Amino acid sequence: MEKVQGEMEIERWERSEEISDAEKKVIQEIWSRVYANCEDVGVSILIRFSCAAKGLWAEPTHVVGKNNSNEDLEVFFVNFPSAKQYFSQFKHMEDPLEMERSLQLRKHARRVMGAINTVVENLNDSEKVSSVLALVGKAHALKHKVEPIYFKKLTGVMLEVIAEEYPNDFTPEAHGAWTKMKTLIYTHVTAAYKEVGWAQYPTATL
Ligand code: HEM
Repeated sequence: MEKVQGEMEIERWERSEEISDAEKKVIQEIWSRVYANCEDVGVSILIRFSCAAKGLWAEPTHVVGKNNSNEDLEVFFVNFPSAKQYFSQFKHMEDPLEMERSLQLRKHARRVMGAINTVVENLNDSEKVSSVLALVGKAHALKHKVEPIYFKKLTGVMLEVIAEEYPNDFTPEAHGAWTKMKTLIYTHVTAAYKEVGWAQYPTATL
């Protein structure tokens, strides 16, 4: 049977970026700590999501569970204001504190973390990984109509936040493993976008 473009994309990824068993272990060990703080880290990631671009996040002070500052939220949406356009309940909010309380943001944080948790738990089951990320990709393309480039940004921010929150665990080896994890998520998600015929891909840049 002829392969669709998405499948070829994933095959290419599998050849070049295979995550070794040792790297899977490193990812799973760090993730178990991250996931124990699921909601706080998830909210931090989503808040930071759009922080870096304008340099407003030059000196991060955020500590999980301690300093959910409104500065975080302000920076998040100031840098990529269009990210908030996708969220019906807070797209018109300007007050960072109000946004921080947004149940929709917290709900999405939990969902993002839950989906990544399933991927991490199933790193040895490539079919499960593909199916979870294909569902995420298709829903965000068809239902939420999110530009796929935001996934690159969000997964990059995920790495930054994890590196800052768990500096002792985030060795160069861990960094390498998590970079592959980031690529894995993005490759599968964008393959799903292509599969459903997302027209804009990959012209947008952030
Ligand atoms: C690794 C990255 C991400 C994961 C794992 C993820 C996961 C999810 C999941 C599991 C849901 C709920 C099920 C569904 O409706 O599809 C969801 C909903 C949603 N996601 Fe994401 N997402 C990610 C990134 C993004 C990004 C980058 C955006 C926008 C910039 C976004 C916007 C949305 C919106 C608007 C909803 C619906 C929210 C609602 O109904 O309240 N997601 N996401």
